[in-house]
Amino acid sequence: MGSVTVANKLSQTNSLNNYNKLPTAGAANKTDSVTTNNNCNGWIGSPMTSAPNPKAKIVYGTAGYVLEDVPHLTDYIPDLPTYPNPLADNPAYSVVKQYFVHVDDSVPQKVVVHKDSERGVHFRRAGPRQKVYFESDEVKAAIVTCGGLCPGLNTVIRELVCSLHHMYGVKKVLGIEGGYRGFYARNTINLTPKSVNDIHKRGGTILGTSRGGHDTNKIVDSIQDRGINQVYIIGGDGTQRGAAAIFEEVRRRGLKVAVVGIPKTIDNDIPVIDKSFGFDTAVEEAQRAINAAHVEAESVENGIGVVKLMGRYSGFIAMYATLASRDVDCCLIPESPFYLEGPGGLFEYIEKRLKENGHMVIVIAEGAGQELMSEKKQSMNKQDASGNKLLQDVGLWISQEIKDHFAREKTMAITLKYIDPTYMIRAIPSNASDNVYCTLLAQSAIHGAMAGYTGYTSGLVNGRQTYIPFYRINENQNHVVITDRMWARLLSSTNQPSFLGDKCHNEDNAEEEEESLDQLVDGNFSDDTLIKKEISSI
Ligand SMILES: Nc1ncnc2c1ncn2[C@@H]1O[C@H](COP(=O)(O)OP(=O)(O)O)[C@@H](O)[C@H]1O
Ligand SMILES: O=P(O)(O)OC[C@H]1O[C@](O)(COP(=O)(O)O)[C@@H](O)[C@@H]1O
Ligand SMILES: [Mg+2]
Repeated sequence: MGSVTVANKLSQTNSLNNYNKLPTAGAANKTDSVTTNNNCNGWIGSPMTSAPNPKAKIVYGTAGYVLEDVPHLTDYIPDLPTYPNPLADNPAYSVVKQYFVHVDDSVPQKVVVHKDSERGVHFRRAGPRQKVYFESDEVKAAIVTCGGLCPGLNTVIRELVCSLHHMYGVKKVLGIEGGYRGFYARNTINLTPKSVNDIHKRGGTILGTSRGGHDTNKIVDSIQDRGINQVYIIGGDGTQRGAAAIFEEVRRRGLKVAVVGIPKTIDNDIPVIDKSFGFDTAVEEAQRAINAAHVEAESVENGIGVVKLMGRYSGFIAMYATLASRDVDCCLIPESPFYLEGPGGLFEYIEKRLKENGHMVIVIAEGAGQELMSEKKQSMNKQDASGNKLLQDVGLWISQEIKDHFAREKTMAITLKYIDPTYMIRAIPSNASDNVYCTLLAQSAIHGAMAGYTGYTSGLVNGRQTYIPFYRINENQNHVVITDRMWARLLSSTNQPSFLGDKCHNEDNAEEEEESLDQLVDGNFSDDTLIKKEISSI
């Protein structure tokens, strides 16, 4: 996804600066090649050293090669026995040439390079290993889904259950109901290939989900009491932070428990990975709402169709749905501030578009324009149980503002129809390509846990399945970068104003605004800018 590149580059730069220990190309490498044993020794940044990021497990290679590795059970439990991977005897897989992933295989974060570029950051390639650290009948796996719904959750659950069973002979798979709090507040359910057989055809999650309720100690107590030794945690940014806390506690207690995250977010706001599952489905389903808005708008004189799409802090669904549709005249996202009145403002553009074309369609992401609403209404400043800021309904607000403007100005009579398809989009089953993606994600997650890796999120980087350490997933959010080519493509396809004119500027807050505009333009967001999330209530 082209638009992710700049953000990734910046987040990479930031995180490398944090480690503060990177050698320059060819200079003072810690190791000449990636470590070749399964224990993945080579902790640089463990508490024994003075590295600034105690969570980083980094291996250096030649020519500026850096592997941001994931933890392994043997990092804190020495002398664990290994077993041959049962896949070696599986008739489907044993014939595949080079089925097992080489222990040194890794995937670069940056694929566009120059002649003299350093090789840069890599992540461990996902996939089955020759040796595993669990015997089949020893494994007791648990699966939990947390946060908001997303197309594909059931497909991931189904694939986890079926692949554990069919690939690794694991018979004990538990479902944790109702999100994190289900670990300590609910009974578990047994999941078998038979019981999950057709769940991928349904939206939602058969396990249920919730916000809030993350109590690390109670969760790890429950893992210990139930004898669970592989935990598959499916959820978004909040969930992955919760998974990291569980992993740290598991490691502190010295438990042989693999903690694995599978990234879920319809907003596509998880960094590092190419895109999240369910995103394609959401963009596709959004087309139906945009089509309806277009039909309504073009059927009347001066018709305006307004469609609100999800995207709390990141406007990816709105941007891709707009690019896919070609019927959209204006796309408003949280990353690109806009204003209503005056030259270069939204009202002026609407008038121009209606005069030219007789109708128009506006797509607005739910997180866009929140600062404009707060100016006019009393800001609610409320949070959900997970600490996410509750947003005001920007779709209703902007529809009313447009109606009021034309009633006031009497320049033309308009007819406006507002469509909010957000929960309809979130609740559908995943499409074919997302189903395949979910399958690969789940299988990769399992291969890593069986091979003894832990404390990682399974994710696609540059089209390859990888294991990404939790801290990399949790350190920032993925945003549309408005100086990226993708946003430029959108602007040129809609012809909408960039809204970067004078009206964005307010003398009273000049310095602050300049800084925040720089951040928007560079994609260099800090926790204090767009991510106004307080974790106080979990
Ligand atoms: N910083 C955190 N530490 C531990 N748990 C967290 C943290 N942030 C969120 N969670 C938990 O993760 C779960 C899902 O978070 P939420 O933000 O609602 O959804 P999502 O994971 O989709 O972003 C909730 O149960 C919440 O309590
Ligand atoms: O009504 P809910 O469940 O709070 O969900 C609304 C939010 O969920 C989302 O779909 C995604 O949220 P998460 O993936 O972070 O759970 C947002 O786009 C939206 O703001
Ligand atoms: Mg979230």
